Amino acid sequence: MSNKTIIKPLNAISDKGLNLFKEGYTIDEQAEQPDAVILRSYNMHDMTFPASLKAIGRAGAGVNNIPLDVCTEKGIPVFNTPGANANAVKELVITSLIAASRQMFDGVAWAKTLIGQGDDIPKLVETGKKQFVGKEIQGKTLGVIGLGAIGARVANDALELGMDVIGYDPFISVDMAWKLSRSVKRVHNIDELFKEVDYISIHVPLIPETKGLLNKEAFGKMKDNVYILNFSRGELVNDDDIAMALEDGTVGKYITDFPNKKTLEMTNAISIPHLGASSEESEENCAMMAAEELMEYLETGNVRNSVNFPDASLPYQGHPRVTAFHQNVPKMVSKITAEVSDANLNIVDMTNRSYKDHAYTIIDLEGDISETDFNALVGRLDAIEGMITTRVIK
Ligand SMILES: NC(=O)c1ccc[n+]([C@@H]2O[C@H](COP(=O)([O-])OP(=O)(O)OC[C@H]3O[C@@H](n4cnc5c(N)ncnc54)[C@H](O)[C@@H]3O)[C@@H](O)[C@H]2O)c1
Ligand SMILES: O=C(O)CC[C@@H](O)C(=O)O
Repeated sequence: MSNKTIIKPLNAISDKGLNLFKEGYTIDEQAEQPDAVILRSYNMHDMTFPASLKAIGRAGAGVNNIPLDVCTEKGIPVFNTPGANANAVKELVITSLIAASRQMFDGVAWAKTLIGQGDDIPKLVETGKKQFVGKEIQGKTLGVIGLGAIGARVANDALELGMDVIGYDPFISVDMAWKLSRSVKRVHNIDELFKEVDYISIHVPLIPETKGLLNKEAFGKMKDNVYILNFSRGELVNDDDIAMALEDGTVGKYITDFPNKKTLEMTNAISIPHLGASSEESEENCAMMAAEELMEYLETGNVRNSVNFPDASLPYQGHPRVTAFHQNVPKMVSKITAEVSDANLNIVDMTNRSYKDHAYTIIDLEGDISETDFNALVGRLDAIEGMITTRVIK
């Protein structure tokens, strides 16, 4: 039997990423017992996790397609690729903002209806174009909800295009706060944004707290004829409420990257088939970043850009290594080191990092350790109350 590490792609993943898995790896779309999976929007919620699964690499930002609680319970880290597709999404948001504002989507669709009108077409265009008079975005106000990798870029570029920008993000990271232009007016109450803006672009993750964030109550606080852009997730917007708001003119246009049976039938909704991250550059960036994160974890146990494990790394210098994912409760580190010491093993280096209710410990050990001694140590560590998974890397 092959000892290769099996990577199973669950979606089409750019070759630039898959080709990074070289010696020691096999890419197998049909694998039943993969060591790791790499995916884009594949829905893992209904999937039975194979016992072999050690890590999940999401080539993208949103992780609502992955059951994070199950992964954490099983000690499986989920990696994503922060910022790797942000430019692609930002470009499509800015494109759509201008195109929708200038009635381009409707105008282009109407022009197609002139097929068959022969030489009359130029004249029909000149008389018909008055239906599609739009508005320039310069001098208008854009509200950006969520100032992360995408939202901050959208906000900064909208300023460059002559817009006023109001941003709302109660959890903005220090890094993003530095990157955000000082000309973006930040508000601490989302209602202040709702009442001031002509356009809203939403860039938050889909989590229970944000589901249906844009609903009837929110639309009631907005200016009439506001344009809403949703390149984040369909469920952030209540479909029935926005259908009514589009009917009564509170919302002028709804531009969504997440069409469904309701949005496709809404008047004044523009449905884009989830193209936000679909650029060659973004697909390559995401696939490469996810592949690198997976390889680093599988080969060294180091954790970078996980959404359910703490970031943790020790330079890998070839020492036998043990990693442990466990509950973040008092005395865990002392219990782990006591077991190592009782097994007559010597620690060369170690780190312990926590994230919410869980923690991750990496221990480098001295000398050559026999299979039997390693198995004995792992047995001891697994027996500690609160231990979830242990791995040996040598
Ligand atoms: N259309 C696409 O193809 C596409 C591509 C990439 C990402 N996305 C979606 O866009 C989302 C954002 O991506 P990103 O790369 O900017 O992520 P990010 O993590 O860099 O930014 C998300 C921001 O939302 C903020 N936030 C969280 N809860 C909030 C709340 N209740 N109110 C206001 N702000 C809140 C966070 O503080 C963070 O700054 C992803 O979660 C994903 O769902 C879609
Ligand atoms: O992989 C994709 O095509 C879309 C990814 C995007 O929705 C994301 O959340 O990063």
